Amino acid sequence: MRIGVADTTFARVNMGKFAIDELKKHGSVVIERYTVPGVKDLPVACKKLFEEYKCDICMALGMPGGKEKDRMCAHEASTGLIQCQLMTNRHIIEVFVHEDEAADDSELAWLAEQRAREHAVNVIKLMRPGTLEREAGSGQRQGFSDAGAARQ
Ligand SMILES: Cc1nc2c(=O)[nH]c(=O)nc-2n(C[C@H](O)[C@H](O)[C@H](O)CO)c1C
Repeated sequence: MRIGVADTTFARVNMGKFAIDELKKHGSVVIERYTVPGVKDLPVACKKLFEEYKCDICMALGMPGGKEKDRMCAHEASTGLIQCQLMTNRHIIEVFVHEDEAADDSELAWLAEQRAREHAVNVIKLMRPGTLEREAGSGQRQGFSDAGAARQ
């Protein structure tokens, strides 16, 4: 399996490094890393990872800032990532951490590492058909605690 890892220099945590470290723990994978300046550069990075680097699935890791204009940029980047998935018929697992999700730098560093690692595990599971089905409806979250299934 070839996994593309696209990440950014804008992020304040080396999210790609943690994703790659986690992916390597879960079986034999070939990893192609492509680092770009910011989140809006991630869609084309993923497209190139699919078309030129022959990846089967990609992770797109980014850390938008906490202001309204950053939220807009993140939304635009997400739209590009969705478009890329539809163009290539391949999954891109978006791993964004908004800077204002964390109370301080140390929580931000923890959250970014944890979310990158947990989504890396999702990538491995997604590539093994039937695996995620076992977790359907279980309220999984990445980073902070799982929400859990709703009780009736
Ligand atoms: C961008 C983003 N991504 C994720 C994610 O990949 N996984 C996750 O569990 N939570 C994410 N969040 C935060 C959620 O929107 C929500 O605020 C928290 O999970 C708290 O319920 C956000 C804001």
